[in-house]
Amino acid sequence: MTAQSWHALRHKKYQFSLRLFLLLNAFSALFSIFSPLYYVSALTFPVVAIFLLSLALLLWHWKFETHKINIPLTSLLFGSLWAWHIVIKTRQVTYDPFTWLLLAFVSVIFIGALAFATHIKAFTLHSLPAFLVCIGLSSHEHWPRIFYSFALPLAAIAIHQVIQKRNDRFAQQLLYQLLEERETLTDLSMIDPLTGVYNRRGLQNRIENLPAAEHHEHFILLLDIDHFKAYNDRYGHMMGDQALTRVSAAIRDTVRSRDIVARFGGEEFLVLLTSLTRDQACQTAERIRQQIIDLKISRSLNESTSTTLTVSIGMGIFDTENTESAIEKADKALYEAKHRGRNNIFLSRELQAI
Ligand SMILES: Nc1nc2c(ncn2[C@@H]2O[C@H](COP(=O)(O)OP(=O)(O)OP(=O)(O)O)[C@@H](O)[C@H]2O)c(=O)[nH]1
Repeated sequence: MTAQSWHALRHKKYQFSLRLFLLLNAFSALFSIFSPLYYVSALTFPVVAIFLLSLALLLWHWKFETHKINIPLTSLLFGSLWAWHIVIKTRQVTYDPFTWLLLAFVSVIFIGALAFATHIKAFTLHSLPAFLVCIGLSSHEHWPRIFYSFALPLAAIAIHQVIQKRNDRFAQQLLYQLLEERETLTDLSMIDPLTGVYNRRGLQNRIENLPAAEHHEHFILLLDIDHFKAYNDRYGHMMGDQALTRVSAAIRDTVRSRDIVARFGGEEFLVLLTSLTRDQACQTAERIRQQIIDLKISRSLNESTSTTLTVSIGMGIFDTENTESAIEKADKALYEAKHRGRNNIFLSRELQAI
């Protein structure tokens, strides 16, 4: 989930309130026509308008889901129509008109409170016209009851909205935290924990996002530490790990930040030198080889082996379209470099041909 989808979700929630509001209005209008309050049947223009308008808006909203309907404006419109209906019908009510007024007002409030329990603006705009009409049509001694009927749900909705906003903020913070943690975990899952360079997964990810070389080419280096088994056997696995860390750091320090360094296997590294000339790539490979000798990681095994840790390097052209084949060619070159005595760089056939 992203921050955008969070906003989309919130928008969806408000649009759901609107649908509920329209549905309640349609039912209420229907109820008013066929089973009216106080048994005074009044087929007024506003009540018919409420029924037809709510149905029309429901259909429109269902068909054009992405189109927004202004909720405060719609609630004001329906609230005004209900107020108009109350004015017309009050003239026909002869017995205890105040009770009728109060019941009608509470019915209007009921619709608003159900649909807009967390949208105080919409609730107020929907209830206000009926409230004013009830005040205007009733005598002074009834005003406190009308005020009370309005103030109580208004206060409840205001408190509910504050609580809801706090919950929303909390949920949003939680979401952002989770997104951040997911990003960190994704990054970590692409890094080799011992050496801090990319693992195969990270390499794959970087290759997928690697732009094609524009003026120059990308080159691939496969590096393998020479006689590492013997080193491990002689100095132990812990020292072997340390050597791997130092070698990877030396490689990382020698190449540019836009180049990609990955641990490709146990003591094997893959370096992608991006967008440079063949000569520049060869010079970089040589610098890496020399840099590792300069680490002076002692490896005094016997007379016939060198005294410091070295690497053999196979080098080839990198093809973004055919990664597998490019790696295969560099691997063959690496095999040749090993075969020719180690601590050297061997170019793939196609690279030699350039
Ligand atoms: N310490 C340590 N050793 C590792 C790790 N991964 C692989 N190795 C060791 O690397 C050694 C690789 O040995 P080989 O594949 O026989 O190659 P080599 O001895 O380097 O010989 P050449 O590649 O032919 O020069 C093995 O002994 C592995 O145990 C690691 O994470 N830590």
